[in-house]
Amino acid sequence: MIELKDLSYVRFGTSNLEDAESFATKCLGLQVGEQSGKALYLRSDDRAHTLCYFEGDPAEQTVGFEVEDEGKLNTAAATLDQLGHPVHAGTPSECALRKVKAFIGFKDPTGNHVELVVRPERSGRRYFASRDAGITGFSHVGLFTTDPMRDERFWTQVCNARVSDRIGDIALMRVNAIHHTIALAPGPGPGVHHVNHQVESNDDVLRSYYHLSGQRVPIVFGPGRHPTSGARFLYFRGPDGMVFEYSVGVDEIEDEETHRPRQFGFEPSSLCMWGSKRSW
Ligand SMILES: CC(C)c1ccc(C(=O)O)c(O)c1O
Ligand SMILES: [Fe+2]
Repeated sequence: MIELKDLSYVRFGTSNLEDAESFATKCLGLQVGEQSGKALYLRSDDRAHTLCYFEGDPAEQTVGFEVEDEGKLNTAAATLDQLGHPVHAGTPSECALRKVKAFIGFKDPTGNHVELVVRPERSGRRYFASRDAGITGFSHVGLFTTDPMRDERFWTQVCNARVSDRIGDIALMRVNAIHHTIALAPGPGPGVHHVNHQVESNDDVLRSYYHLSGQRVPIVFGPGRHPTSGARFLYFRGPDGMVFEYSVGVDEIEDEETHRPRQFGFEPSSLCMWGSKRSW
């Protein structure tokens, strides 16, 4: 079983690096960690980066997860290869671009680009937000799935994810005590469904609602509260149509041994217990 330790980064191609930087700093509140000619590394916590925008096709979307060490990485590569998932071993220059010691890349059953990484760099410089969004860290991603049951099996049987709750066929899966690190959402093809950053308080969620509205950033869901994780949230659309989420107050799963996933109906009240309706 491939043991995912933590979510490490997302990498997005973008048609306009300047617009991406403006959104990431003036709207989202990330810190520019490094900017090379064609890539922008953005920070949200003590890691060297958690979001990389690079000049390229916006359809190029990759999610990186940290694994323990190179031995576990090699075992994961063999497992994936045996299961028929072609594996790419990152070259030294590709590792440098990701600020990791080593990585492998593969596609999940839907075709999502996934990377398993070893020793992602931390920074000795404190994360210093470009705007006071209250970000405390990069917390989870939503991935599209074309076959929820098949992909749940992949993430929970090949990897170590566990389902915490479901909303219809949306699976909210954890790799540690936090309610979820991966959300699987049905869709027509591969891609990142949304990118979540945790913020410090309810006030941060509502302050951002007004700040982003003033910046004419499209708000697509919320302010609201998820009955599943209990988190208060706000979703908004960034460059190339990518949806971002702030949330605060995500529950932890207290008893790993006895927890059983709850099934919520696929209806608005299962996504927001306050009455907000999704517009994406
Ligand atoms: C709308 C999506 C898939 C969703 C649903 C529930 C939660 C939660 O319980 O926190 C999310 O974070 C989501 O992104
Ligand atoms: Fe989310």
